[in-house]
Amino acid sequence: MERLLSLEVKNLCCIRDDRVLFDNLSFNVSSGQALLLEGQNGSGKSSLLKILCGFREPDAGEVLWCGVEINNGTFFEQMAYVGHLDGVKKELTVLENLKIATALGKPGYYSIEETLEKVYLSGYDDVLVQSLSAGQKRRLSLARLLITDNKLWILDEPFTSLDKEGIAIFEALMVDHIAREGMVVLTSHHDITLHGIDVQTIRLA
Ligand SMILES: Nc1ncnc2c1ncn2[C@@H]1O[C@H](COP(=O)(O)OP(=O)(O)OP(=O)(O)O)[C@@H](O)[C@H]1O
Repeated sequence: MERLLSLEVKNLCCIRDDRVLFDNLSFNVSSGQALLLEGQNGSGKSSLLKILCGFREPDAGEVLWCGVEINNGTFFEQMAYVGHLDGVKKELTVLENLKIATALGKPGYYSIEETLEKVYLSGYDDVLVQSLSAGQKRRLSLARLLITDNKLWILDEPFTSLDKEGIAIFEALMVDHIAREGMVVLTSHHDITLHGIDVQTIRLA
């Protein structure tokens, strides 16, 4: 059995434009678990995710990965973030985008070919990303999670633009990832169904 990984948040505070979004926020997530952040528009979910990724400094408190502060290479190797923007290069093809993602990380669960099948983009290899629909771009953006090995997925509204089938596919892929001792932290305004998974929910006021 692999070592239990943990993301530990202690007494976190985030202030934007003199407004306290959250304060004294503490929680733990371990391998095999998911954390769902809920809250109204503007409640600070994206800001919290950016702090968890190490993209933004908290105003107080700390974020630890396996007991160590996240400002180090080990954390960044093991974490993958998909934000509001798709993070794919629109001037490149689907295949070129996935090749870049592969080159930047360690090999993941699936090959590029298998990944394209999983997200129903087989046959789109040579298509320029700028020609894809919004939902297809989102599928490609999330596909990058499958071709590299990152234990912690941090996902900001991953289901935006996805149709019902796309949502079901990614819910199933998250369940697989978590069952392999992975960990997912996400925000979603959609209801999510992660069968058999221990999902913690935190609601930001
Ligand atoms: N770059 C920024 N500079 C200044 N304030 C910001 C910035 N980004 C967000 N904020 C402010 O921080 C607050 C929280 O924004 P955030 O994006 O974290 O909310 P959210 O809960 O993710 O919202 P949504 O559900 O609409 O995505 C908002 O009041 C917003 O105006």
